[in-house]
Amino acid sequence: MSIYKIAVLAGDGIGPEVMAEAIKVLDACAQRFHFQPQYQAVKVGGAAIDAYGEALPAATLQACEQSDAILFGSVGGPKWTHLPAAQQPERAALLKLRQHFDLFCNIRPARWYAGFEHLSPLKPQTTAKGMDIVCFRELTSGIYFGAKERSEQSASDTQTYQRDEIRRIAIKAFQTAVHRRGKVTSIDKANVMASGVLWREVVSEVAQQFPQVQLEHMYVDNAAMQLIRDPSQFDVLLCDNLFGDILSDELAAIAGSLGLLPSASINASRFGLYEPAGGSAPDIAGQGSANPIAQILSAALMLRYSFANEAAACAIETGVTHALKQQQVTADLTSTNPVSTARVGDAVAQFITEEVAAWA
Ligand SMILES: NC(=O)C1=CN([C@@H]2O[C@H](COP(=O)(O)OP(=O)(O)OC[C@H]3O[C@@H](n4cnc5c(N)ncnc54)[C@H](O)[C@@H]3O)[C@@H](O)[C@H]2O)C=CC1
Ligand SMILES: CC(C)CC(=O)C(=O)O
Ligand SMILES: [Mg+2]
Repeated sequence: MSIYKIAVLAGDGIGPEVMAEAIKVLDACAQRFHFQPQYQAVKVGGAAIDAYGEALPAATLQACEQSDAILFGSVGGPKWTHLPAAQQPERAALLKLRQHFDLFCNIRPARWYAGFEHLSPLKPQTTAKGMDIVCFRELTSGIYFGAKERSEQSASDTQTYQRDEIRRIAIKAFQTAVHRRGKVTSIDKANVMASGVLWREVVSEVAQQFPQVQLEHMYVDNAAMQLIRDPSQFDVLLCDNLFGDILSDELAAIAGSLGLLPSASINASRFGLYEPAGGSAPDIAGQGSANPIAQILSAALMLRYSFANEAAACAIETGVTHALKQQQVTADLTSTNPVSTARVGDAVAQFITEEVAAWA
């Protein structure tokens, strides 16, 4: 039986609550698809600061290094914002992990689920056209990792991109577009940014290796507007680190809730960190009301990308669709009879245990 070594970093806020449901669902999958998950649960972010005085203790990093994949909650919250910027959970733990494991390729799929289109702020005639977008975001360079300076009167962040950094994320986006609707929309601000000009140049070079894929360049301000006007025009979005961060939250809002959007951050060896696209949601932490679907779908992406177990990944995705159809949903998705975080996990796990056999 295959052993899947998984470092479990639940993090802060709603992290531990939604992580418990992802593990429940993974355990159901393990039974059904005959693999053996070996979890190593360690602290990260604010929880690690509270316990050990630092956001990414050596033992946490070591647990990640000894694993095949990292399942990550979210980190950060008001309790730790007084710390110097470099010690805060987001930078000291999450950005450090992304850099340490060279997780340059961030993948965020966004779609509408049948029966939940009304949660989108877009008009029914727009949602009727459908949305199925995958956002590819460069994750280990750009302005989040460039030189930063701060004096009393000024502050600066630097955006630097190397050709190779743009090329490798562009290749991933094009390779995916080949198996989808064959369109890549590359986002930049080449009308004012030097890094945007280079981005456009390198993406155009990569496009020549994929003649079956249509490449469109779009300025980020226009893209932000076009996504709201008509998301059905997009197939694969290709973004730098900053623009991908912003547009993927916009995608979450268009989809109906940040609680629905998973993400995969992978490196060239298919090692990956899998986490919800959203944050630690301190405003609803501890209430048992957070939507665990983003975390559960992140576990599905882990099975697909790091363990090449497509059947198990599909089972989770189908289980999520089933839970939604059965109205087993949290308060972000319904105002009438919302269920708890745990009930959503139960519904997905139960589907995998009891019903997958019928179609697997
Ligand atoms: N990957 C990570 O670890 C990330 C961490 N953060 C951190 O999280 C903290 C809070 O950040 P915010 O800007 O408030 O963003 P957030 O994404 O945590 O929350 C934004 C809004 O979405 C809601 N929301 C998010 N996830 C939800 C879920 N699963 N179910 C139901 N509602 C959900 C929240 O309740 C809130 O109203 C900050 O410290 C931020 O830096 C933010 C983004 C990513
Ligand atoms: C802390 C941030 C850099 C993380 C974030 O907002 C994201 O990855 O979407
Ligand atoms: Mg973000």
